[in-house]
Amino acid sequence: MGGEQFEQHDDREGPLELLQSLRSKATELLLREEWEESIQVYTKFIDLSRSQISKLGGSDPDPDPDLIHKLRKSLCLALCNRAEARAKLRDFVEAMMDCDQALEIESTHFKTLLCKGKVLLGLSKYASALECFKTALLDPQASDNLETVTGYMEKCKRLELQAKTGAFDLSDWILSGFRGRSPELAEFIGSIEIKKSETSGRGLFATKNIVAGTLILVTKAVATERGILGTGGEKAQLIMWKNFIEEVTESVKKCNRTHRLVSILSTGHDEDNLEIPDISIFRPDEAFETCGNSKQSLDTEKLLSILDVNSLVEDAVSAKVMGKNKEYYGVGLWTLASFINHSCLPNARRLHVGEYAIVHASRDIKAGEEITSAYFDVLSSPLEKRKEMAESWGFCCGCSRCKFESLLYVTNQEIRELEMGLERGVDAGNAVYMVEEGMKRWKVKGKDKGLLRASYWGVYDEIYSSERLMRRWGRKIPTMEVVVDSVSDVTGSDERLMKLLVEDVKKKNGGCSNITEMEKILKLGKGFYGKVVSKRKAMKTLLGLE
Ligand SMILES: C[S@@+](CC[C@H](N)C(=O)[O-])C[C@H]1O[C@@H](n2cnc3c(N)ncnc32)[C@H](O)[C@@H]1O
Repeated sequence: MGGEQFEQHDDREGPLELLQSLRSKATELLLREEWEESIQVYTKFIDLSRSQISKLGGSDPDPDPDLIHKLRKSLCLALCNRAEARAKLRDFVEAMMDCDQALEIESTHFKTLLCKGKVLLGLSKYASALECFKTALLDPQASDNLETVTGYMEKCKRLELQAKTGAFDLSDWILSGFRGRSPELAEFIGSIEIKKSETSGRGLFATKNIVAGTLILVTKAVATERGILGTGGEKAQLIMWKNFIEEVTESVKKCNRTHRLVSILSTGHDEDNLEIPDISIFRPDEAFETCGNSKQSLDTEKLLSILDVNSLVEDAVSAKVMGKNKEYYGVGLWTLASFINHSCLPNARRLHVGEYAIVHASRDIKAGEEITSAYFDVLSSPLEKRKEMAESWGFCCGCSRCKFESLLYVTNQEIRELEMGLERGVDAGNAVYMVEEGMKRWKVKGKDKGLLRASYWGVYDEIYSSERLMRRWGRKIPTMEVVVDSVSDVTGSDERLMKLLVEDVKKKNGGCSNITEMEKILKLGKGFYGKVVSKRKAMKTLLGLE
């Protein structure tokens, strides 16, 4: 962080002394990790250095080339240090500009190249970051920092490959018991596009057939706010929400690209007339041009509506947060994932790892089909309950399951009686029996059976989990395997479905099940966790089978 001392020139003592003291102060603040303050002092230093250099180069009749050289050198270092501080505050755009200006002064400045590489990594521009580290390696100083530079280069290569192929694996992290920091991931966009959705506004669509478990996208959060709620409850949640809004506001201000991506998100109004962006604007490398630094903020009212409609709460059943305990609560905003509409028959699921949302197919998806996820619990939730939850999200769900069940309710008195019975606390066995017998009379067939079974999953679960109830009702109702199959067929995999199968296997064979049962569980596991858990041992650990 140090630099050469300026020699005292009698006639320029004032500004040079001031430069000296500004530099010492800025360095001290940087070492103390007081980023904001050090940026302020470096800015003063940089402005003063520039004016001194131009004065010496312009109006001075007898310029001292040595002094100009020293001033330029220390300006380069100050720009580099300010970039470091800005990068720490995740102000990557401004940090990048500082690095470029420093490199204009000294194109092979080792420390700046290293900093620029890290900034490019922060902007998910892995190939450009790699080039930067390669150039840094040519500098003589690199020999003292070989391990660091080659470490970064390896990271760039790994992330670039991930970004291209989506091939990455959480298995080792899972097997280590989620030890250490969450794995570094690359942003990835699979075979998808943004199109007009028949459900509402825009949606994400598959451009190829996608097999269950396949990665659809990996996207970094604009901001997240997380913590353990403890006894603070609602108040703690409110504080987190307030911090989250501030973080999003900051991120939007810091980067034009973020500003652009956040501002095209839905506010929940007039969705059918919203712009349909090309998915390429979400690719970090292609969006390079839009990455400016002009400070823009979003109208607060619009931003609040956007956050209301698009923020994802991490304790939701639909988002499995890896490596965190149950008390944990989080909220975040992921721009591309915000284009996924809700369905009560979802075909995709989300995992959250660190700052990243990982979306994968939870069922097979055909080319042209819309990719949907569940915003709220769609298992165990009959139509009325789902309506309430959709309402709290500000919409009336238009998915095919809701349409099917609405029609059934209108034409069918029996189903309403069943619901009233459930509210009165009718015995689970009776309720399941009524649903199963009812479906025969209501001519509910094939896949549609899974829809109603999913809606009343709570009572099915109660019976299949109870030996007593199974002894009484077991022969009158379909087997647990049949029901789990039909439910997972429509709602995709779910922890509660897997738990029943796992418990059953453990009960029957003391842990060693037959091959078909084990394969069925692992298939559900793949739908739930995705192929990012590629090692069987890791999947078994997650399923509680190891
Ligand atoms: C996260 S956004 C999804 C993308 C949005 N359609 C767009 O054009 O940006 C959530 C909003 O989409 C709409 N939406 C999502 N799923 C829906 C569904 N199943 N039925 C009706 N509207 C839905 C609602 O307006 C909801 O507030």
